[in-house]
Amino acid sequence: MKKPSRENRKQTGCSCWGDCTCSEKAKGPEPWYSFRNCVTHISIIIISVLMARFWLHVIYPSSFVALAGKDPLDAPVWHEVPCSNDYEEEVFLECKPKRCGRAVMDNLVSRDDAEHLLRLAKRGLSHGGSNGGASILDLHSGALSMGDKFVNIFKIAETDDSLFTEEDFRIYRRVKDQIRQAVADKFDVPVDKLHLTKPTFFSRMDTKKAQTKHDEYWHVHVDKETYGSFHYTSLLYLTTYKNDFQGGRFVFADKDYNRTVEPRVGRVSFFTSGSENPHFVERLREGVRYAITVSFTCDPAKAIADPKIK
Ligand SMILES: O=C(O)CCC(=O)C(=O)O
Ligand SMILES: [Fe+2]
Repeated sequence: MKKPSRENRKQTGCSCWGDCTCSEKAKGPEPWYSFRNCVTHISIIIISVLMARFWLHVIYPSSFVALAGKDPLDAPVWHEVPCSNDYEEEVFLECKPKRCGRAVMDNLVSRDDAEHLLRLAKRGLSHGGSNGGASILDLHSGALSMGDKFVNIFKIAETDDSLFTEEDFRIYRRVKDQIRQAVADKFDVPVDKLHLTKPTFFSRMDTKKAQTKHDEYWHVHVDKETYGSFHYTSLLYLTTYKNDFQGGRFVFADKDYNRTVEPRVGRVSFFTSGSENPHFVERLREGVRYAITVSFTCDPAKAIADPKIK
Protein backbone atom coordinates (compact mmCIF):
# COMPACT_ATOMS: atom_id res chain seq x y z
CA MET A 1 0.00 0.00 0.00
CA LYS A 2 1.25 3.46 -0.81
CA LYS A 3 2.28 5.49 2.24
CA PRO A 4 -0.09 8.49 2.50
CA SER A 5 1.25 11.99 2.73
CA ARG A 6 1.26 13.73 6.10
CA GLU A 7 -1.67 15.84 4.81
CA ASN A 8 -3.64 12.74 3.83
CA ARG A 9 -3.03 11.13 7.26
CA LYS A 10 -4.33 14.20 9.00
CA GLN A 11 -7.52 14.03 6.99
CA THR A 12 -8.19 10.38 7.76
CA GLY A 13 -7.19 10.72 11.43
CA CYS A 14 -4.75 7.84 10.89
CA SER A 15 -1.86 8.51 13.15
CA CYS A 16 -1.56 5.39 15.24
CA TRP A 17 0.87 7.11 17.60
CA GLY A 18 -1.53 8.02 20.37
CA ASP A 19 -4.63 6.91 18.53
CA CYS A 20 -4.61 3.22 17.76
CA THR A 21 -8.27 3.02 16.91
CA CYS A 22 -7.66 5.20 13.91
CA SER A 23 -8.65 2.49 11.45
CA GLU A 24 -12.11 2.27 12.98
CA LYS A 25 -12.58 6.01 12.85
CA ALA A 26 -11.15 6.40 9.41
CA LYS A 27 -13.52 6.81 6.64
CA GLY A 28 -12.16 6.94 3.14
CA PRO A 29 -8.95 5.13 2.14
CA GLU A 30 -7.59 2.35 4.42
CA PRO A 31 -5.11 3.85 6.92
CA TRP A 32 -1.43 3.12 6.22
CA TYR A 33 -0.82 2.14 9.85
CA SER A 34 -3.80 0.19 11.10
CA PHE A 35 -4.84 -0.86 14.59
CA ARG A 36 -3.86 -4.44 13.71
CA ASN A 37 -0.35 -3.36 12.65
CA CYS A 38 -0.02 -1.45 15.84
CA VAL A 39 -0.96 -4.47 18.01
CA THR A 40 1.39 -6.74 16.02
CA HIS A 41 4.32 -4.37 16.45
CA ILE A 42 3.75 -3.88 20.16
CA SER A 43 3.51 -7.68 20.60
CA ILE A 44 6.78 -8.17 18.69
CA ILE A 45 8.49 -5.60 20.91
CA ILE A 46 7.18 -7.24 24.12
CA ILE A 47 8.19 -10.75 22.95
CA SER A 48 11.68 -9.51 21.92
CA VAL A 49 12.22 -7.84 25.29
CA LEU A 50 11.12 -11.02 27.13
CA MET A 51 13.40 -13.20 24.97
CA ALA A 52 16.36 -10.84 25.46
CA ARG A 53 15.78 -10.95 29.21
CA PHE A 54 15.63 -14.75 29.13
CA TRP A 55 18.92 -15.08 27.19
CA LEU A 56 20.67 -12.47 29.29
CA HIS A 57 19.59 -14.45 32.33
CA VAL A 58 21.01 -17.66 30.82
CA ILE A 59 24.32 -15.99 29.88
CA TYR A 60 24.66 -13.82 33.00
CA PRO A 61 22.58 -15.32 35.82
CA SER A 62 22.10 -12.19 37.83
CA SER A 63 19.12 -13.31 39.85
CA PHE A 64 19.86 -14.21 43.44
CA VAL A 65 17.81 -16.73 45.38
CA ALA A 66 18.49 -17.51 49.03
CA LEU A 67 19.37 -21.13 49.81
CA ALA A 68 19.59 -20.05 53.45
CA GLY A 69 18.42 -16.57 54.43
CA LYS A 70 19.61 -14.64 57.46
CA ASP A 71 16.89 -15.91 59.81
CA PRO A 72 17.42 -19.17 61.76
CA LEU A 73 16.56 -22.30 59.80
CA ASP A 74 13.79 -24.54 61.14
CA ALA A 75 15.47 -27.56 59.57
CA PRO A 76 18.73 -28.22 57.74
CA VAL A 77 18.75 -27.18 54.08
CA TRP A 78 19.90 -29.66 51.44
CA HIS A 79 20.30 -28.84 47.76
CA GLU A 80 21.49 -31.72 45.59
CA VAL A 81 23.31 -31.04 42.31
CA PRO A 82 24.68 -33.56 39.79
CA CYS A 83 28.32 -34.42 40.52
CA SER A 84 30.91 -33.13 38.07
CA ASN A 85 33.31 -35.70 36.61
CA ASP A 86 36.13 -34.31 38.80
CA TYR A 87 36.11 -37.44 40.97
CA GLU A 88 36.01 -40.08 38.24
CA GLU A 89 39.73 -40.84 38.15
CA GLU A 90 40.02 -40.99 41.93
CA VAL A 91 40.46 -44.19 43.93
CA PHE A 92 38.96 -43.31 47.31
CA LEU A 93 35.82 -45.32 46.65
CA GLU A 94 34.31 -45.26 50.13
CA CYS A 95 34.92 -41.58 50.59
CA LYS A 96 34.72 -39.68 47.31
CA PRO A 97 31.32 -38.11 46.65
CA LYS A 98 28.65 -40.51 45.40
CA ARG A 99 26.19 -37.66 45.38
CA CYS A 100 26.93 -33.96 45.37
CA GLY A 101 25.33 -30.87 46.77
CA ARG A 102 25.24 -28.33 49.54
CA ALA A 103 23.90 -28.42 53.08
CA VAL A 104 23.31 -25.64 55.58
CA MET A 105 22.71 -26.26 59.30
CA ASP A 106 22.06 -23.85 62.16
CA ASN A 107 21.90 -26.28 65.08
CA LEU A 108 25.13 -28.20 64.71
CA VAL A 109 27.54 -25.89 66.52
CA SER A 110 26.49 -24.17 69.74
CA ARG A 111 26.32 -20.39 69.86
CA ASP A 112 28.72 -20.42 72.82
CA ASP A 113 31.33 -22.33 70.83
CA ALA A 114 30.91 -20.05 67.80
CA GLU A 115 31.29 -16.98 70.01
CA HIS A 116 34.35 -18.47 71.70
CA LEU A 117 35.92 -19.08 68.28
CA LEU A 118 35.08 -15.52 67.23
CA ARG A 119 36.97 -14.18 70.25
CA LEU A 120 39.87 -16.49 69.40
CA ALA A 121 39.89 -15.28 65.77
CA LYS A 122 39.83 -11.62 66.84
CA ARG A 123 42.63 -12.15 69.34
CA GLY A 124 44.86 -13.98 66.84
CA LEU A 125 44.17 -11.61 63.96
CA SER A 126 44.77 -8.55 66.15
CA HIS A 127 48.49 -9.47 65.96
CA GLY A 128 48.53 -9.13 62.17
CA GLY A 129 46.12 -8.52 59.33
CA SER A 130 46.61 -7.93 55.63
CA ASN A 131 46.77 -4.50 53.98
CA GLY A 132 43.88 -5.54 51.76
CA GLY A 133 40.38 -6.75 52.56
CA ALA A 134 41.07 -10.40 53.50
CA SER A 135 43.20 -11.80 56.33
CA ILE A 136 43.69 -15.38 57.44
CA LEU A 137 44.84 -17.16 60.56
CA ASP A 138 45.74 -20.82 60.20
CA LEU A 139 46.15 -22.55 63.57
CA HIS A 140 47.63 -25.65 61.90
CA SER A 141 50.57 -24.07 60.10
CA GLY A 142 50.60 -20.91 62.19
CA ALA A 143 50.21 -18.67 59.09
CA LEU A 144 48.87 -15.21 59.93
CA SER A 145 48.39 -12.46 57.32
CA MET A 146 50.65 -9.51 57.96
CA GLY A 147 50.71 -6.66 55.44
CA ASP A 148 51.07 -8.36 52.09
CA LYS A 149 52.91 -11.39 53.58
CA PHE A 150 52.41 -14.03 56.27
CA VAL A 151 54.10 -14.50 59.65
CA ASN A 152 54.01 -17.40 62.12
CA ILE A 153 51.54 -16.77 64.96
CA PHE A 154 53.27 -19.40 67.13
CA LYS A 155 56.40 -17.24 67.17
CA ILE A 156 54.25 -14.38 68.49
CA ALA A 157 52.63 -16.74 71.03
CA GLU A 158 56.10 -17.51 72.46
CA THR A 159 56.20 -13.97 73.81
CA ASP A 160 52.53 -13.80 74.81
CA ASP A 161 51.32 -16.66 77.07
CA SER A 162 47.74 -15.42 77.07
CA LEU A 163 47.31 -15.58 73.29
CA PHE A 164 45.96 -19.16 73.16
CA THR A 165 44.62 -21.49 75.84
CA GLU A 166 44.08 -25.26 75.95
CA GLU A 167 40.36 -24.45 76.02
CA ASP A 168 40.64 -22.65 72.64
CA PHE A 169 42.07 -25.73 70.98
CA ARG A 170 39.62 -28.08 72.72
CA ILE A 171 36.68 -26.10 71.36
CA TYR A 172 38.27 -25.85 67.92
CA ARG A 173 38.68 -29.66 67.79
CA ARG A 174 35.17 -30.30 69.10
CA VAL A 175 33.63 -28.04 66.45
CA LYS A 176 35.77 -29.62 63.71
CA ASP A 177 34.63 -33.10 64.83
CA GLN A 178 30.95 -32.05 64.85
CA ILE A 179 31.28 -30.75 61.30
CA ARG A 180 33.21 -33.84 60.16
CA GLN A 181 30.47 -36.10 61.53
CA ALA A 182 27.76 -34.06 59.77
CA VAL A 183 29.64 -34.22 56.45
CA ALA A 184 30.14 -37.98 56.87
CA ASP A 185 26.42 -38.51 57.65
CA LYS A 186 25.15 -36.36 54.79
CA PHE A 187 27.44 -37.86 52.15
CA ASP A 188 27.35 -41.38 53.54
CA VAL A 189 31.09 -41.63 54.15
CA PRO A 190 32.68 -43.60 57.04
CA VAL A 191 33.84 -40.82 59.34
CA ASP A 192 37.34 -42.26 59.74
CA LYS A 193 37.87 -41.94 55.97
CA LEU A 194 37.40 -38.16 56.12
CA HIS A 195 40.62 -36.33 56.97
CA LEU A 196 41.13 -32.73 57.85
CA THR A 197 43.31 -31.10 55.17
CA LYS A 198 45.02 -27.79 54.52
CA PRO A 199 44.33 -25.01 54.34
CA THR A 200 41.89 -24.92 57.25
CA PHE A 201 41.78 -21.34 58.51
CA PHE A 202 39.96 -18.41 60.10
CA SER A 203 39.14 -15.61 57.69
CA ARG A 204 38.43 -11.96 58.31
CA MET A 205 37.03 -9.88 55.46
CA ASP A 206 36.43 -6.16 55.41
CA THR A 207 35.91 -3.30 52.97
CA LYS A 208 39.58 -2.35 52.53
CA LYS A 209 40.83 -2.13 48.97
CA ALA A 210 42.54 -5.35 47.82
CA GLN A 211 46.34 -5.10 47.68
CA THR A 212 47.24 -8.63 46.52
CA LYS A 213 45.46 -11.56 44.81
CA HIS A 214 44.93 -13.14 48.28
CA ASP A 215 42.62 -10.24 49.13
CA GLU A 216 40.29 -10.82 46.18
CA TYR A 217 37.85 -13.22 47.76
CA TRP A 218 35.01 -12.29 45.40
CA HIS A 219 36.16 -14.34 42.36
CA VAL A 220 34.20 -17.43 41.38
CA HIS A 221 36.31 -20.49 42.12
CA VAL A 222 36.17 -24.25 42.62
CA ASP A 223 37.84 -25.38 45.85
CA LYS A 224 39.10 -28.67 44.41
CA GLU A 225 41.00 -26.68 41.75
CA THR A 226 42.09 -23.86 44.03
CA TYR A 227 43.31 -26.00 46.93
CA GLY A 228 43.98 -29.39 45.30
CA SER A 229 43.31 -31.80 48.16
CA PHE A 230 39.71 -30.82 49.06
CA HIS A 231 36.82 -33.27 48.63
CA TYR A 232 34.40 -31.60 51.03
CA THR A 233 34.51 -27.93 52.06
CA SER A 234 32.80 -26.62 55.15
CA LEU A 235 32.36 -23.14 56.54
CA LEU A 236 31.44 -22.07 60.03
CA TYR A 237 30.24 -18.49 60.22
CA LEU A 238 31.17 -16.40 63.25
CA THR A 239 29.33 -13.17 62.41
CA THR A 240 25.94 -12.37 60.94
CA TYR A 241 24.97 -10.84 57.60
CA LYS A 242 23.28 -7.45 57.99
CA ASN A 243 23.99 -7.28 61.76
CA ASP A 244 27.79 -7.23 61.52
CA PHE A 245 28.38 -6.51 57.83
CA GLN A 246 26.65 -5.66 54.56
CA GLY A 247 27.37 -7.63 51.37
CA GLY A 248 29.53 -10.69 52.12
CA ARG A 249 26.94 -13.32 51.27
CA PHE A 250 28.33 -16.69 50.17
CA VAL A 251 27.15 -17.38 46.61
CA PHE A 252 26.92 -20.64 44.61
CA ALA A 253 27.29 -19.43 41.02
CA ASP A 254 24.88 -21.89 39.36
CA LYS A 255 23.90 -21.69 35.68
CA ASP A 256 20.32 -20.71 36.41
CA TYR A 257 20.64 -18.68 39.60
CA ASN A 258 23.12 -17.32 42.10
CA ARG A 259 22.15 -19.23 45.25
CA THR A 260 23.14 -17.47 48.44
CA VAL A 261 23.94 -18.53 51.96
CA GLU A 262 23.62 -15.61 54.33
CA PRO A 263 26.15 -16.00 57.13
CA ARG A 264 24.93 -16.04 60.75
CA VAL A 265 26.80 -16.84 63.95
CA GLY A 266 27.07 -20.62 64.35
CA ARG A 267 25.74 -21.44 60.86
CA VAL A 268 27.57 -24.30 59.13
CA SER A 269 27.50 -24.74 55.38
CA PHE A 270 29.23 -27.64 53.65
CA PHE A 271 29.43 -28.93 50.11
CA THR A 272 31.34 -31.18 47.74
CA SER A 273 34.44 -29.32 46.56
CA GLY A 274 34.33 -30.12 42.81
CA SER A 275 33.21 -27.99 39.88
CA GLU A 276 29.55 -28.78 40.61
CA ASN A 277 29.95 -26.14 43.32
CA PRO A 278 31.55 -22.99 41.87
CA HIS A 279 31.21 -20.16 44.39
CA PHE A 280 32.39 -16.79 45.59
CA VAL A 281 31.89 -14.35 48.43
CA GLU A 282 30.09 -11.15 47.56
CA ARG A 283 32.18 -8.00 48.19
CA LEU A 284 31.60 -6.44 51.58
CA ARG A 285 30.03 -2.99 51.56
CA GLU A 286 30.30 -2.36 55.30
CA GLY A 287 31.55 -4.01 58.51
CA VAL A 288 33.73 -7.04 59.17
CA ARG A 289 32.98 -10.71 58.47
CA TYR A 290 34.59 -13.66 60.30
CA ALA A 291 34.37 -17.31 59.28
CA ILE A 292 36.33 -20.57 59.44
CA THR A 293 36.98 -22.70 56.38
CA VAL A 294 37.31 -26.34 57.52
CA SER A 295 38.42 -28.65 54.73
CA PHE A 296 38.26 -32.42 54.35
CA THR A 297 40.01 -34.81 52.01
CA CYS A 298 39.63 -38.48 51.22
CA ASP A 299 43.36 -38.79 50.60
CA PRO A 300 45.18 -39.96 53.76
CA ALA A 301 48.44 -38.63 52.27
CA LYS A 302 46.97 -35.10 52.37
CA ALA A 303 45.70 -35.31 55.96
CA ILE A 304 46.80 -32.80 58.59
CA ALA A 305 46.80 -33.22 62.35
CA ASP A 306 44.56 -31.36 64.77
CA PRO A 307 46.15 -28.14 65.94
CA LYS A 308 47.78 -28.06 69.37
CA ILE A 309 49.08 -25.34 71.57
CA LYS A 310 52.79 -25.07 70.78
O1 LIG B 1 34.07 -17.55 53.66
C1 LIG B 1 33.31 -18.05 52.84
O2 LIG B 1 32.08 -17.96 52.91
C2 LIG B 1 33.87 -18.82 51.65
C3 LIG B 1 35.34 -18.85 51.56
C4 LIG B 1 35.82 -19.69 50.42
O3 LIG B 1 35.23 -19.78 49.38
C5 LIG B 1 37.05 -20.46 50.59
O4 LIG B 1 37.66 -20.40 51.66
O5 LIG B 1 37.43 -21.17 49.64
FE1 LIG C 1 36.00 -21.53 48.29
